[in-house]
Amino acid sequence: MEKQSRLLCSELCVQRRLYEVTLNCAILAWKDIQIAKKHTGRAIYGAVKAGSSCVPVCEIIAVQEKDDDTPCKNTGKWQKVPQSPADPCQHAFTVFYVERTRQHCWWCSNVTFHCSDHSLCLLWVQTIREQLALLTNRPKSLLVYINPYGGKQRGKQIYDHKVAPIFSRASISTDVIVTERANHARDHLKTEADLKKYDGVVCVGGDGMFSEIMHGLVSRTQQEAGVDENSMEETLMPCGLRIGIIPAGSTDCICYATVGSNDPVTSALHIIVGDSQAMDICSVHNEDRFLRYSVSLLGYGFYGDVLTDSERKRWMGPARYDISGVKTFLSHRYYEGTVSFLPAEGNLGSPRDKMQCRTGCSVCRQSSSDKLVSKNEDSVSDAECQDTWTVIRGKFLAINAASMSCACPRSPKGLSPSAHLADGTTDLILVRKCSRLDFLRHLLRHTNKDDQFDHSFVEVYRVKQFRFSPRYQECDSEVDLRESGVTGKRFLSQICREHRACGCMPSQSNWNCDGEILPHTAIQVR
Ligand SMILES: Nc1ncnc2c1ncn2[C@@H]1O[C@H](COP(=O)(O)OP(=O)(O)OP(=O)(O)O)[C@@H](O)[C@H]1O
Ligand SMILES: CCCCCCCCCCCCC/C=C/[C@@H](O)[C@H](CO)NC(=O)CCCCC
Ligand SMILES: [Ca+2]
Repeated sequence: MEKQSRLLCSELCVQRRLYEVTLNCAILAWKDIQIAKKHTGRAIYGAVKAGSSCVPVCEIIAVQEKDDDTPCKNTGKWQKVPQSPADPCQHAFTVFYVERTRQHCWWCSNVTFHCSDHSLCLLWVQTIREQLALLTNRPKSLLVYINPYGGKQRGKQIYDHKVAPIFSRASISTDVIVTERANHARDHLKTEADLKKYDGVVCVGGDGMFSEIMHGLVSRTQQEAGVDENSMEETLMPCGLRIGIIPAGSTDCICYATVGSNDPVTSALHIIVGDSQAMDICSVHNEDRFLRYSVSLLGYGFYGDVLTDSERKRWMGPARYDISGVKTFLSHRYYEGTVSFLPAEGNLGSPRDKMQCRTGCSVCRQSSSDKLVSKNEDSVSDAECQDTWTVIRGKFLAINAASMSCACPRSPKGLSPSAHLADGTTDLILVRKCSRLDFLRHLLRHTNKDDQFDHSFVEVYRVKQFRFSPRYQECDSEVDLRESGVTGKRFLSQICREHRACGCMPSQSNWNCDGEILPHTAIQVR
């Protein structure tokens, strides 16, 4: 506090006790004068001294001059501010700020300072506002998309009751679009939205809704930069706009794994203070065609089957995943195929190193600076040419690629607890065919502290690219089994007919790509 020069220092009242209130460009602090006097001469140890509080300026949400009739902080009742000229409570301003509550959860708290002099009150309000205006990473204008049907169908209610009031308190202007159909937000962002007007886009919904918005923004950015999304060789342009997530879905793993909770108020406060976190995006192709991007889970086998089954039970809301999870577990299907991957090289940690990625994580920082160096040296493609692919054939219960931990309320540490948010890699988890009991043990370890990779039938690799082809594509048939021109039932019956002789049963799952089913099983991912 002493190191920064003071902007203001006054004696003000908080709940009728006199406080010394000081402001510098980093911190607003208030200390109870009587308690401070009592402790004079005695050293007080600990982070917060008795009767003292402080808040970093970057965590102040807003400051407001208090009107006459406003609800009192402690009682919640409406009260008149006393009018007597001698009353030190005559003029007041309220500071709204971030308060940390339970783990990773934030709350908007407030404190009201009373002063007898109106001009002093105005000076405080004005000075704090000036300091807030210097925080340039805060958004002023946001484009909000609400999925009214995500999760328990409470997206609109959550936004209206918990988020809109704090955005308005923070003087953020918003254009709100309640979606009317699937892909409404994606298409609007891709072709129509005037993005220059906004500092960010807000997604009210679950992972599927985030995925829509991310696809809209990424595709729009590539279109404008002339990058062909179908090409696996071209480098994608990063988006200029940030996406804020207000969780209102069934899994909300993208929010949980980045913010640390699935609490709408916490998310709203992070958006207001301008926090940001870069995120890896996988692009998924089939031959020369771009299919989708993925930021959380790309899962074949177990998670693909859970999703396929649960889509028919959407009306159940989030419970559909539990019902389909148990059903899929009991069916115990395995799938044959070949997984090939390029291992991540360099100092990128390992999926089993027990590291947890956090904002400012050293592995992600190192990875992005490595990328800058290789880009400047124009050596990326040369380096990649020298890479050798690892090829694994087998029978799998699940093939999961987790580009982030995929932590969510169902699995608080996630599918790959040490996966990094922005290291340019994904953790490829192969669960080979095993007994039901072993698979159950593996699944249950996602919900407790035990290591889910510590099984003989589970392998995990940190990779920068991978490919998968289901078994039917590997036999020496002359028939072209690529999916061009042959679709759906016809395609499957064609495989069955033509592959009877080689005995390869075309038993296939679907890819679960951030909660959406992919239309192809043979995929290439980078
Ligand atoms: N107005 C709408 N009507 C129907 N579907 C919509 C609408 N708006 C968005 N969608 C689609 O709803 C799907 C599910 O939405 P969302 O991700 O918000 O919830 P969820 O699936 O319950 O949660 P999670 O993805 O976290 O499991 C998304 O794929 C999205 O494309
Ligand atoms: C029989 C006992 C089972 C116990 C299993 C507990 C394991 C839970 C792990 C949860 C991993 C979630 C990964 C995130 C995937 C999201 O991109 C996706 C879209 O929201 N959600 C699902 O596919 C929904 C996936 C839901 C799976 C149940
Ligand atoms: Ca990653």
